[in-house]
Amino acid sequence: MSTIETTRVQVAGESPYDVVIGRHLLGELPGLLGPDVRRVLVIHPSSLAATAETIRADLAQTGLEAFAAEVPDAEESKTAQVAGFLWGVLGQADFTRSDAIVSVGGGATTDLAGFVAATWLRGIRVVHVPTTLLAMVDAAVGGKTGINTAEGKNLVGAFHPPAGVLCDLVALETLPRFDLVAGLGEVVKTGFIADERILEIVADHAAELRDWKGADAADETWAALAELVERSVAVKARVVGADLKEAGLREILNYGHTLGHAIELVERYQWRHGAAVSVGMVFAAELGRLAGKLDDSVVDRHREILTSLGLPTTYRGDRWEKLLSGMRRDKKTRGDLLRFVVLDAVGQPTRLEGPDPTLLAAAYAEISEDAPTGRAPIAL
Ligand SMILES: NC(=O)c1ccc[n+]([C@@H]2O[C@H](COP(=O)([O-])OP(=O)(O)OC[C@H]3O[C@@H](n4cnc5c(N)ncnc54)[C@H](O)[C@@H]3O)[C@@H](O)[C@H]2O)c1
Ligand SMILES: O=C(O)C(=O)C[C@@H](O)[C@H](O)[C@H](O)COP(=O)(O)O
Ligand SMILES: [Zn+2]
Repeated sequence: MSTIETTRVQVAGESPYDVVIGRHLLGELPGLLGPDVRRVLVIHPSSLAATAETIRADLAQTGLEAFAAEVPDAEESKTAQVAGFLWGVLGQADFTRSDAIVSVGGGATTDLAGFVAATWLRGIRVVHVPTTLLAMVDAAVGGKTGINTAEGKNLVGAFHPPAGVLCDLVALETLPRFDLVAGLGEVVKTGFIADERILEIVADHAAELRDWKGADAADETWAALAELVERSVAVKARVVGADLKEAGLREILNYGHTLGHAIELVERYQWRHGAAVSVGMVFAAELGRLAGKLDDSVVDRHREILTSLGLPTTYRGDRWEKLLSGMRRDKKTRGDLLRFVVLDAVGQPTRLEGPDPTLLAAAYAEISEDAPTGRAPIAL
């Protein structure tokens, strides 16, 4: 594998922090935890048990009291019950405000661990070690943490920026194709809202990325992936550095999520987040087009690029009422006013507030599997 240089992206804010991107970065972890930490809890799902144990043992070697806690896989872990279990672990081990949490896993793990760090003693340090593409380019950066409730996605949470993020690309060697592709959904989102070059790189490498071979991927594919991570992190860092608490600008990162989160809820979290966001982006693009903002060609570009990756762009046509009720609980909603991030053009996100119900229904018809356009569903 050709050399991939280590790069650092700084995220501005009250306590600025670095997102380090490269290979074999775990040696940087003690430095990010800081000198005051005595105890550390490594939170991980079972799929990352071996990596988490290596990290825990390395930290113990440096003199820290290092614990590990295994949590359920994927969205199963983002519950009040699992958060309660982790609060119990921290309490039993006497974690104080100078101790820390390390998350090792995908976005579900970083969201959960970040939330537990935000709430334990009203906030302790957390360092994220994201191991999926999605968590590297999005979830681990920016301090949005949270868990789900029966009513919807991420309905309980806090803004709690990490002390650092280590994007060790080595982790992607074992990532299943399915999850690599789901992560590309957020990469493409970042391209449409803020960096057209991302879309070009994805289009140039779509076949190899879709057919992800992990450790056996070609050098050029790894290089493309590294650049996609760097570019996506740079966009996210710029946005959250300017608007941590989503007073305005940060909403652009929610492109495709209003419908996407509703799909995840309706599907009881059996869809990967990135796949649901993929359909949500096509819906938002159609909404923008029907509202007279976005050219047909950009809507077509959504379908082309997402389809080329094997991501879904359609959804079953008989779930509108349920989806609508999920969308009413979206965090961008104000009172009864539904609000969507839409595009005027690539790189020019804007808002569509309180669209007419017929416009929403028309956009849904365009992404429905029984849509008159007859586009076939693409299962991920
Ligand atoms: N906080 C934010 O800003 C933000 C941003 C985007 C997404 N999210 C959240 O992130 C979550 C989705 O994250 P995700 O797509 O990473 O899913 P995930 O965390 O569920 O991980 C996907 C799967 O990959 C496995 N896995 C993780 N790393 C692996 C590796 N290196 N090798 C093999 N298997 C591995 C996990 O065990 C899991 O089965 C959602 O809950 C979403 O809401 C949060
Ligand atoms: O960082 C953000 O802000 C985002 O919106 C990024 C999204 O990709 C992410 O899925 C986020 O968790 C969604 O946030 P929510 O506030 O809609 O729950
Ligand atoms: Zn997302």
